[in-house]
Amino acid sequence: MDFHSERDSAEVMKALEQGGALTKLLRTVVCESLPTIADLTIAIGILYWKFDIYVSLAMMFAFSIFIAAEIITSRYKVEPRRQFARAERQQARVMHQAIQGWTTVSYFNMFNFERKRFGKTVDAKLAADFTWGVRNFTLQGIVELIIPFTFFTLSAMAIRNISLGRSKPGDFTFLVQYWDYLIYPLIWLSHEYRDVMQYLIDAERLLALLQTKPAVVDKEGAYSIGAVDGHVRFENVQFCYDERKTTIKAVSICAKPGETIALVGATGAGKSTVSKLLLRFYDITSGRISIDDHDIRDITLDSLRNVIGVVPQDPLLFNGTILENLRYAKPSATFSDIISACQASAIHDRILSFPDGYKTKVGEQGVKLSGGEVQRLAVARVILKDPSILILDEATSAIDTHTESNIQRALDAFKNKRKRTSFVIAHRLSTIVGADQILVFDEGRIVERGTHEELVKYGGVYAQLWSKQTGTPDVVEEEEEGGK
Ligand SMILES: Nc1ncnc2c1ncn2[C@@H]1O[C@H](COP(=O)(O)OP(=O)(O)OP(=O)(O)O)[C@@H](O)[C@H]1O
Repeated sequence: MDFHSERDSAEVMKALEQGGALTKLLRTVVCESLPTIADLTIAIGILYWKFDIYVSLAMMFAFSIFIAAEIITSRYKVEPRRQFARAERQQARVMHQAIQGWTTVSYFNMFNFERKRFGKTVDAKLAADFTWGVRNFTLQGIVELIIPFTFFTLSAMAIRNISLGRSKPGDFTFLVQYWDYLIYPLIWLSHEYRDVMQYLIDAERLLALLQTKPAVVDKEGAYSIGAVDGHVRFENVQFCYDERKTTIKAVSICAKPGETIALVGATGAGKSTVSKLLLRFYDITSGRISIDDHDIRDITLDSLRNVIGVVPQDPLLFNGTILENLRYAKPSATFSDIISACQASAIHDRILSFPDGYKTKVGEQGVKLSGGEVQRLAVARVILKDPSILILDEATSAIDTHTESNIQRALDAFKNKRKRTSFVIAHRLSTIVGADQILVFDEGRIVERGTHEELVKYGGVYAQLWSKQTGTPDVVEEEEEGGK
């Protein structure tokens, strides 16, 4: 999560695409350079056979100068090429942002702004390409001047050999006639060197990405947790996204199997962060989180995420059919399992009302469905997954109260079926009155905890929230230990 929240997905995609240059690099080195070096060795051998060691040494000398000149001049080409690759990624980022956020672009009528922004990236890319082209071909021209010089030098040496009677005039004709073939491997090799440089620069970003170490990994000796009862404990947990600000402060939670723990509080108080910590999207700074007394850092990420089911705040559907999206939760699910899950989440009848039923395409990120329909599909998905621990993060916030109470009943039945431990994050307090524990968060701390009745009696933050939401007069401020 650390990785993805820091990076732009379009840039990562472009870097992966540019990384295709690695295949070309491998092909150039293995399939082309090695035969070219063999060709060059043969050319030097032929010169030695036709003339003498000096002519072949002159060719080798020219070869060394040529490659050295290529290496020296290549450093002047690196920066424009790097700028070009960077401009390409920037262009992909701007394009992706405008396409993905096209509704925002429309709402704010920013077509011209986006057009200009995109135009700027095209200009930057063309400018970088032009600089690269000019520098590349100028330097290439300078380097290739070595070729005629080599030809004249070798010709002079060959003529001298003939005048001394060491070679025949026919050998000179041979040199002239076959010159292109003799010099060809050299030119080819320098082109290959240039290509290799270019491919390496293009793939630079991918190589850097490949070297990025994930912040959260299985530790050595991590074991699979298997089936769990659902005891979840947070012990004095501390966490910060940024070292300068602590997001979760000394949080302790104890959830027994089958219990429902509700997390409430102002927006930004740290409720969703608690669920991300349980899923180990991030590692905590201090304290301990355990499931059935297994520290979650000791078990494999795979087995941890297997036992937890989440309905996130903004569920994401893939661009496919409703059926495909539901099956994603459990590829082995039968059609009747899927229907039962959809009935429980009060979406089955709605799906049947669509002309294509379960084969309806949901569009990118579920754009063809309403917010409430997406949420109900997300609930159906988690029912299909059948996890031991459930996290519902504002799972029914976009659903009307009538449908919500239907889903709530289905979710209660689902929770009780297997004594599932549930964490429910909610702003609408009416959905969590029956919770076994309600934890009230404020700026990363739990400031109140208890059942609904206890907290209302206590008359603190929760009681105020409750009275605001239900329109009942403020409860009498009564300090009750039971509420704390
Ligand atoms: N990836 C992140 N990087 C940095 N800060 C983050 C990140 N995610 C959340 N935060 C910050 O952490 C704090 C807690 O966020 P969190 O999402 O847990 O709040 P929340 O209580 O769930 O809010 P809401 O009710 O609005 O969903 C916020 O101040 C938020 O800006």
